[in-house]
Amino acid sequence: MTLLGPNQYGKAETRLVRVARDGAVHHIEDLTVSVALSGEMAEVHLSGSNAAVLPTDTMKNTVYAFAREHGVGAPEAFGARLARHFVTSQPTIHRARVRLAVHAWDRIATPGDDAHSFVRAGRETRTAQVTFERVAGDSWEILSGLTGLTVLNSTGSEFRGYLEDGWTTLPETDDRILATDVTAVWRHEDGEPADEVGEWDASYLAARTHLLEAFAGTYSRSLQQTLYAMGSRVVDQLPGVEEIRLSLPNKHHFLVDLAPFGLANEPGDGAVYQAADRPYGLIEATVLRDGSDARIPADLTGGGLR
Ligand SMILES: O=c1[nH]c(=O)c2[nH]c(=O)[nH]c2[nH]1
Repeated sequence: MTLLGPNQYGKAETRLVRVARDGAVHHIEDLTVSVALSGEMAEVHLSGSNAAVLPTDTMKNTVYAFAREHGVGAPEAFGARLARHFVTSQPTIHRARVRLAVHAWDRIATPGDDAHSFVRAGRETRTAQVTFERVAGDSWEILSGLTGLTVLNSTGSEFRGYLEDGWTTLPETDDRILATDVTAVWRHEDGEPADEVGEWDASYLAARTHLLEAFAGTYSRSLQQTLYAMGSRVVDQLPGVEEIRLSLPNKHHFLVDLAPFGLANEPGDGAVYQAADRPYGLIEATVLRDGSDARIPADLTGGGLR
């Protein structure tokens, strides 16, 4: 005897590029959009009837058609438009989750008035996830985030006073490099999402700036302490943000032992480090507004929103 458990289906990673032309000046929007729907899906699994199923191919078409008809704009607003559409247009669909990743392009400066050349901007990616559910009333969950934001402090970081057992060899340090690739996801307060692209963009840029300023401005006794400073800065400064989850790999930089060559190599001017890519410490936590629930799933920052 078996039962169907929780399920969802959809079109994953639709790649969408939209080019707006303002005369010779072009603007590019480049996103990856994943749609996951759920609702009255027992029959398709149990008897094979597709009567309640909106094809995933249709979801892909809808993403492209909405981009053509209404534009894209902020990922939160585009995701909300799509999520609302799937749930309100099909009685068998009760819940839609739309994940979006925005791939940034910078302009290549060219002589003359033409502006249609771009260079992909690093690995930093803005992300969003919008979930709209219509069961007993409407419920929205809007998550914003970023991944691949690589930052480094060349001093102002120490790590000492930790537990030691028979396996501990790490020397204490009061001056080290602190570097990480920030993955962050923050949740907005409940309620109908704003359609206002400018509001989402301003809120995103403010969160990003607070993360960077807190990273740079915190004298760090551990990456855990830095994480908390970054997260609490965002929650303190953005009134509509209820929680933020951060995943911070500790990109270790080890002072190279150059004593065999008669060279001192201490923290200070001219110090030489080995940038190790793995293994890495992985520091993860949620920072919450007092009175809020921790709802951002842990696996979302572990590579989920991409
Ligand atoms: O900031 C750090 N936190 C740790 O928990 C840790 N553990 C370790 O070996 N180095 C570091 N650094």
